[in-house]
Amino acid sequence: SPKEMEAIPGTLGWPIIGESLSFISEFSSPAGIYSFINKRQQLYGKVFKSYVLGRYTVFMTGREASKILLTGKDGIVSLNLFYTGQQVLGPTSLLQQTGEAHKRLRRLIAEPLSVDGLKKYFQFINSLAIETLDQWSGRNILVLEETSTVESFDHFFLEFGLKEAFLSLSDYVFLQFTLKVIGNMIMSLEPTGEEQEKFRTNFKIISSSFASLPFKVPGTAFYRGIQARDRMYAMLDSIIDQRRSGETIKQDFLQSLVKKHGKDAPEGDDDDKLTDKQLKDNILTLLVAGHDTTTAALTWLLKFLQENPAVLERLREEHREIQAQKQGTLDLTWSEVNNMPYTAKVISETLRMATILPWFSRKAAQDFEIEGCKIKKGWSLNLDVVSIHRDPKIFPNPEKFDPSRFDDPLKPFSFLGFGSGPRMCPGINLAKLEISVFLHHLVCRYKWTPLDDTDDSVQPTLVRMLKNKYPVMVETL
Ligand code: HEM
Repeated sequence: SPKEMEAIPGTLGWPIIGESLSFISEFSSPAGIYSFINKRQQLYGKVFKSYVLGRYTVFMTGREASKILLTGKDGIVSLNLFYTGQQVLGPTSLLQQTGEAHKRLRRLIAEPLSVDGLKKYFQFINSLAIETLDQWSGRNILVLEETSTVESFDHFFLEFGLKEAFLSLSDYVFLQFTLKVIGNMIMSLEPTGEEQEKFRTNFKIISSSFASLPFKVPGTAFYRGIQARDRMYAMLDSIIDQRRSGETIKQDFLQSLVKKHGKDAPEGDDDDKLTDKQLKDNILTLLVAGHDTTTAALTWLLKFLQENPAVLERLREEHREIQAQKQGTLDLTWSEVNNMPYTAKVISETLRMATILPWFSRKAAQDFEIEGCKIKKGWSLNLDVVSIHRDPKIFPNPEKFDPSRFDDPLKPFSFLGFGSGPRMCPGINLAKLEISVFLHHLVCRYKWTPLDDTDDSVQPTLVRMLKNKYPVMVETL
């Protein structure tokens, strides 16, 4: 209740809507949520209250707050998903579990996402990056939303009499690449064909319903999301049945889950086995958590590199040196991809500057105190990560894109690109691998020019992404 929050500095805004209007409008500005938060931090300090999007929320920032919220010491907080996210992902999703149940699910997904687990998929990722980029050789690339296939693009442009095919880099190239990787890792989905198309279409609908308005009536994004989720589950059911019956046997994540957690699986006690519903909820969770984030990271990376030619040149040098050691082959080796020190710093600096997940949402599971403010059980808490990533004491001249900031180790809780503590991103190795491989083939063989660098606004979604999706023209070097 607002009364309980009286002692917390800040304002709850207007009745019913609170501060939602300024939150939404500032969210879309180039600085994004930072602009909303920064103004209030100037007025009220590091911890302040607000009422946005139907929630009484305490915003907080700084390394001390991060430590308390992210280490979740003594189980003082749990994750706080939006209602629509909870419904779409299902009650047994990793994102909705706490304590032992959460730890158990983390253990389960750790193996395929570990460095060793990823070795199996490395060659697939490498070939897919080359193949995906090959398609664009000599063509211009422009962002166009909601177009799902090359054929429809070509058709569109033929109809309008344009000679060249324009294709979307972030929506099309990155979306294809990251979805094909995860689809193959989880269930050996072929990179082309009808199943891949269905998978991609359903995924896009689910993804855009994740933080939509909570009205489950025909025509709304939420309703369409639930329907697409059910279609995706039907697809998974059929694959699980084929694996159980022995009709198909593969070496993927789903196969190992079915083997360990099937009804007839020998090992473990029954309570420890996952039901099919738990399997499906968590496969969907991995897809949702891993896809838009990696796509956004690749898009921001292109923008920052273009705006910082010296960094791009140094990055190219690192990758050309790798190429120079090889005899004409484009294929990377596992040891080469694990030895790209400058690339690793460029990725970290991109995640710092872009802050793809600008705030981490938690719910107080008990009463506790933070920066002298008394927090009550059940309150919604948001950790503002953008201010942490722009703290001039840790990152001097924070608006400058400078990968050398990562030359030396940073203080704990000052860089949260992949989070920290028990909920730290389990997909970190996969994300870095995908980005490094894609980047290698991109910078060695292509250059790109932005087509609209006047608009830096970000879209008001959970994952921070440029509103115009960064249209570029791509040419071979
Ligand atoms: C550049 C790409 C990525 C970024 C920037 C990113 C960032 C993050 C961050 C910051 C968190 C912690 C959020 C919090 O504490 O509230 C997180 C959690 C998570 N990420 Fe990622 N992620 C990326 C890629 C991936 C990939 C590829 C996967 C899986 C295939 C993945 C799966 C997850 C999952 C399942 C969680 C929730 C963990 C839990 O609650 O225990 N992420 N990610």
